[in-house]
Amino acid sequence: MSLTVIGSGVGGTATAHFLRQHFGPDLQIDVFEKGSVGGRLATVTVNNQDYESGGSVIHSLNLHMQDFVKQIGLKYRRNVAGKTAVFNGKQIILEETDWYLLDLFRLWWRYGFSFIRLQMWVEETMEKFMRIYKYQAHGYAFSSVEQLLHSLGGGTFINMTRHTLSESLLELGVSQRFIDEVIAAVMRANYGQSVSVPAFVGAVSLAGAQTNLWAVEGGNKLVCSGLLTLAKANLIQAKVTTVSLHKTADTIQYKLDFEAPKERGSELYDIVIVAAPLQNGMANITFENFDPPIPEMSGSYHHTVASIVHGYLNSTYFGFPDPKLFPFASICTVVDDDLFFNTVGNVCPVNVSTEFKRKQPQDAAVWKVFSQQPLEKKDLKTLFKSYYSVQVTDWQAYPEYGSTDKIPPIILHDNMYYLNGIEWAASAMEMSSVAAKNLALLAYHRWNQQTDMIDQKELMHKIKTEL
Ligand SMILES: Cc1cc2nc3c(=O)[nH]c(=O)nc-3n(C[C@H](O)[C@H](O)[C@H](O)COP(=O)(O)OP(=O)(O)OC[C@H]3O[C@@H](n4cnc5c(N)ncnc54)[C@H](O)[C@@H]3O)c2cc1C
Ligand SMILES: CC(C)=CCC/C(C)=C/CC/C(C)=C/CSC[C@H](N)C(=O)O
Repeated sequence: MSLTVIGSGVGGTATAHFLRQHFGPDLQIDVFEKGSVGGRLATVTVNNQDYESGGSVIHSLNLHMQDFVKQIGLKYRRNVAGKTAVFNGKQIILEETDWYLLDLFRLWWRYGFSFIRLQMWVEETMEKFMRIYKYQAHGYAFSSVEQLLHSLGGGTFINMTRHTLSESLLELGVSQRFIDEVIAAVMRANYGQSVSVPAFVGAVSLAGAQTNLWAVEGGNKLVCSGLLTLAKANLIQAKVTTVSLHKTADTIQYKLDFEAPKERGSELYDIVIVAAPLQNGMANITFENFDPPIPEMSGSYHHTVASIVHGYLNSTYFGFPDPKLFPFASICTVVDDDLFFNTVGNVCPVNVSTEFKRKQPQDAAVWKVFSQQPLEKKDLKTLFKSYYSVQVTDWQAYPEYGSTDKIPPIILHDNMYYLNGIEWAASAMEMSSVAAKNLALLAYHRWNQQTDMIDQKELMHKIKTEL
């Protein structure tokens, strides 16, 4: 039999790796990539050092990512601590200090118990989310994102995809002021969006703002090339243009047409995994001969522009005329029509970890600015006194949450599957990895007609009573 994966981001390469584990060593796994291996995991080079321009941080409880790093033989790079402040376009409204207890006291003074309530909610969500690792280790798969979420957190998790973050937090007793000043800043930092995103992605974003984060030494994209090697996959550098159903009297196969810069080709496969977003013609794949047709994916992706700037930050803009007194490594912002950026943060090169020393604020350093539009010259002049270089990556970054209320299907056809629907619950490296394991299990069980391993209810109980 023959298997193929379209897309070599972390989702596609993790799928190839898990397909190899489940289907065994003998068959060929082709992986198509139209751009660079890694997809939304990428680096840019400044002064001979590489910096993450896409997916950058990984949570300490993201167990698939941890496992990949170990199996490939890569090293962890811990997030280097630095103080953060929230800026409202006119002044700093909240700032971290060197004293944790003082920070806690200030939070309590300004927002009451909102901070503690929020922490408990995020911890509870993470704890339930982590059930997936047990289910997947026991081989269980889910045929839809909704079934997967329901198995982890029941109706609560499903509701968290249907209600906004602000509604859910207000219900918990978190204050409006805390939502406007802190949660809004985190959402702008991590998904470039507002507190109107669904509560589930809100919780993931808040987990991504905790302190226990790490990255991969050398760059997160090394996970993708490493997974391709582990999977002994055959990488084909070409753009898949068409997938058409190819039926004979006793077989169903899928014909992929593809284009490389200098050649075109086509190939037949028994199982196809689409591991690239299908919205807005992003993957630009035409599906032919399917009856009923493969549904159009509704919704759109959010533009996030990452500008890596090497220069001198204009600390005066943030109310610090003397740069030596500017104490922050990153500045988040709250919603303001005049604000042209979401965050600006001093970044660490991908190959430097513990010994990384942040530059003095008056020295030239490398900064990452996230904005929704490319920065204009006047924006750069506002944020920086002067700069040596600017490197811009305009990402179709993650779903525009709220642009549709439908979570895309996983099963597109008998043996054709879609990975990126999970991003509509939340987009993150670990979410694509969880989806990858689920797809490999689902494809395997459906191929072997093991229906008792798919969409089982009461899984916690089942696992506890399994021999
Ligand atoms: C700026 C930014 C910051 C982020 N920060 C974080 C973070 O800190 N932590 C975190 O966990 N997540 C973060 N994310 C999200 C994370 O990067 C993504 O969720 C994840 O990388 C998605 O991986 P994927 O494999 O599902 O998709 P992709 O990485 O998009 O991979 C899809 C691949 O398919 C290829 N492709 C598309 N169409 C075709 C075709 N027709 N033929 C062949 N190949 C095709 C593409 O070229 C691409 O390489 C961030 C994303 C962005 C953009
Ligand atoms: C999937 C689970 C349970 C946790 C993942 C938590 C996590 C690491 C979320 C990050 C989400 C995200 C899209 C962040 C984007 S921007 C990140 C950062 N601000 C940057 O500078 O790149």
